[in-house]
Parts: sequence; structure tokens; C-alpha cells
Amino acid sequence: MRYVSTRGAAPALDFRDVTLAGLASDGGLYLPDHWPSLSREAIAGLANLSYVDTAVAVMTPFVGDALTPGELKALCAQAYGRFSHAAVTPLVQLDHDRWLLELFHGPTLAFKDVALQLLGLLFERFLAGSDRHLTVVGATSGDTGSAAIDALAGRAGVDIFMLHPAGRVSDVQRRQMTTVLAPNVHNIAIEGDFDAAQALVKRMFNDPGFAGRFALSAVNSINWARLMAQVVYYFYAAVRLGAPERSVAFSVPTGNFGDVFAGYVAAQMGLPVAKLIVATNVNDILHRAISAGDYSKGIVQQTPTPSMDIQVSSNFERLLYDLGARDGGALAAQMQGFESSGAMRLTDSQHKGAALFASDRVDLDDMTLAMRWAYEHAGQVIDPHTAIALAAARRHASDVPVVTLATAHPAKFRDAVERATGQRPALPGRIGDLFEREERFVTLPGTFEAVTDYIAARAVPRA
Ligand SMILES: Cc1ncc(COP(=O)(O)O)c(C=O)c1O
Ligand SMILES: N[C@@H](CCOP(=O)(O)O)C(=O)O
Repeated sequence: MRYVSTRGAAPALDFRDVTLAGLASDGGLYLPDHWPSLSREAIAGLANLSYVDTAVAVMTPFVGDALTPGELKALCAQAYGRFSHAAVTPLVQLDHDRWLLELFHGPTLAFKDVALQLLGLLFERFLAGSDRHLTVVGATSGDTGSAAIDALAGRAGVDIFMLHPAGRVSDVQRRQMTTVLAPNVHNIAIEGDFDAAQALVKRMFNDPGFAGRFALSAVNSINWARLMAQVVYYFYAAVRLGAPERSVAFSVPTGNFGDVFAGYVAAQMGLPVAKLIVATNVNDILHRAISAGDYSKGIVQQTPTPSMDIQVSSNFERLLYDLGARDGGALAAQMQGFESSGAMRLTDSQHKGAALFASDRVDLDDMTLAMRWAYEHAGQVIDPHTAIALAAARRHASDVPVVTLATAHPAKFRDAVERATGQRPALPGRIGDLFEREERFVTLPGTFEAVTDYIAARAVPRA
């Protein structure tokens, strides 16, 4: 399997190099050069497999010969052995045809662990025996940061610099990052929003001076390996609900479009996905894009779903590329137009091609009602991000099971949960003493110079 850039001008890479590279050198994102497919028989066969064996079956075509099947299985067993639920990503029934897929049983209590626990091990495996020292730069609106830090803290050959928007993540989210005191972990609060942090990270990759000095890598979903690992749970859930004989719909709380794009990949591989519901909060650029072809930035509004307070969704570029006949030159021009004006129209083929997706914008009231409904009718305390997707799922008429992705543990957002349901979730044991731990982070202006000067003074230059 080779990986190509959405902007068509970066060299094609194999799985090892695409994992270590993160963003493509032409500013694009890497994608497999074709979608592998699983036969109906192969999909049916997944129903009896454990999560680890499902992961191996789904990811093997993407990994190719970068790892032996035994190595891949050992890494998955190690990664998912750290989850607190035997099923890793269990399904919970809400009513006759609605389900939750709980993705928050990993070490940092959000769906990010599913991919990042594996990515940390892949970095370690691919760096073993080399003198390459990775400088991982990332941006987080709350959950990627802690999951990436947990996965990389203390690992040899890697430093991680994680940017979060100052004052715009929950206290639990911030402390999960800033109380990790390993010397290779560097937390930076920037004055600005998540989009500003993400733009700084992308600029670092595209700045020849900076990218030339350090071996940069990514832990955000711009890194293909992140998405690959997330494809697995769509298969794992769907076969338990009757796939391939029965189609399944998914409702996904969406910000950077990574999680829902993984569902699109599963569908391209042959999983019968009836619909992918893109559920946004009031930061609704993706809802406008999917429903009306209008991809234009607004001002980021702060909400009780901080992880989705995003206007520029990195992975939407991957979808536009795939739906636009994979024409990298045309997409590069389209994206450059968006980057300079903050707005673009989808082409007819992109808009019509996105028919697998439905979308919905969920405001504060409907989010609150969804949290209450889950608690009062199904006995489930859910987090606000999950509630955005559940509200969208409840509005969506469907004759197939609808699975809402439960992307974070409610304890990460205790204030919002308590306001909606009267229940204050306890911090799970693994972070029970979080508020007694020492914090370490710096606050910097959100300028390229301030952030890169800080990183350059601490990162290990290329050999
Ligand atoms: C809890 C939670 N839900 C949903 C999302 C949105 O996911 P994505 O950015 O993959 O669209 C995020 C952030 O990524 C998140 O942390
Ligand atoms: N919501 C995310 C934002 C970054 O998304 P990613 O999936 O691209 O890493 C977060 O929690 O940080």
C-alpha cells in the first residue's frame, strides 16, 4: 500500500514513513492510493473475533509489510490491553433501534485513546534502532492532547509539544495534560482558539526552515495512522448489529472530521453503512458544507462541548479529494482559495458525492435535552459531545440501527453533565487524584515566532 498526498505534489510514502511523517510536505494530507476491500464473507467472519483480532484484520491491508501479522497483533494487544473494558469499545442499547458505542474506556477517557495508544507503539517500533529523534507537534481542543501525552510520555526518541487554547478546555482535560511531568512532555497554552493552534502546527510542517531543523511528526488526525485505527470500531460495532446482512447508521459528534471520516473509510472497504450523521454544535461549518455545499468559516464560539469548537476541519480535505476524482492539483487550488478567503463552495460532484453523509447542528438546549433523555429513559449518563450526536440521531428517521459514538467519559465534563442531569460523575480511579497533582505548562502568545522559538530551544535537532 502506498500513500499519496491530497495536494498531489508530495512524494508517495509507505506505511512506516507515512506514520512518522504526519502532514505531507505539500501541505496536503496522506491517504491510501486505493481503498482495500473486505469481502462479505470476511466481514461476516469478524463477528466472532475479539477487538484485537478485528483490529488486525481491518488494519492489515493498510499496514502492508511494514509489520508482520504477529507484530501487528502484539502491538494491538498491548495498546488495547490498557482499556478498562474487556470489549474495548462496548455497545450499549438505548432503545429499540438506538445504541451507544462507548469509545472512552482507554487511559484518558476519550475515543482518542483507541488510535493514540497504538500510534505511540508504532512510533516506538519504527524508531527502534534509528538515530532519528521525533519532535511531535500537536494541537488540541482538549482530548487529543491528553491521549497523545499518555501514549508518548517517557518514550525514548520522542519529544511532544502540545498546544491547547488557554482557558478553552475543561479543567479535567487541562489537568490530564499538564500533570504529566515526564521530561519529554511540553504543554503550551496559547492565547487563541483551537483553529489558531491547529494553524500554527500546520505552518510548522510547511515552514522549510523549521521543518528542516527538526524531524517533525503529528499525533493529530492529520496523521493517517490515527484514522486507520478508528476504522476498526465501525466494523466491530456493525458486525455485532447484523452486518453485512444488515446496514447500520452512525451518528458522530464532529469537529475535525477525523472520526466520521474513519466511518467513510469503513464504507469504502465494503461495510454496509446506511448513513453517517455529521453532528455539529453551533460551530456548524460542516453542517453547512454537507447540507448546502457552503464551507465558510465563522467565528469560533465557546460551548460546553469544547472539543468540537472548531471551524476548520482538517480531514474534510481528505473527503473532498476522494470525492473530487482524486485530482490533487485541483484540490490544492480549492484549498488555497479557502485558506486565503476563509470560504469555498463544494463542487457539484463533491456535494452530490457526499450523499452517504447527513448532517445536523445541535444547540445547547437540544444537547441538554439529549443528556436528560439518555439519563431518564436509558439510565445512561453521557458526556455533552456524545449528547450532540445523540440529539442528531434522535431526529434522524431510520429503518436500521443507529449507533451514536460516545466519544468521551462524562467525568471529563462534570459541570455540564451536572447542569443537565443533576448527576455529577465521579472521576474514575485512574484519575481520582487529578486535582491534587502538580501542573506544569507555559502560556505563550499565539504567534508562530513565540511558539517555534519555545520549541526550538527545547527540541532535538535532526542528526
Ligand atoms: C469528545 C470528542 N468528541 C468529538 C470530537 C470530534 O471528533 P473529530 O475531530 O474526529 O471530528 C472530539 C475531538 O476531536 C472529541 O474530543
Ligand atoms: N477535538 C480534538 C481536536 C483535534 O482533533 P484531532 O482528532 O485532529 O487530533 C481534541 O480533542 O483535541
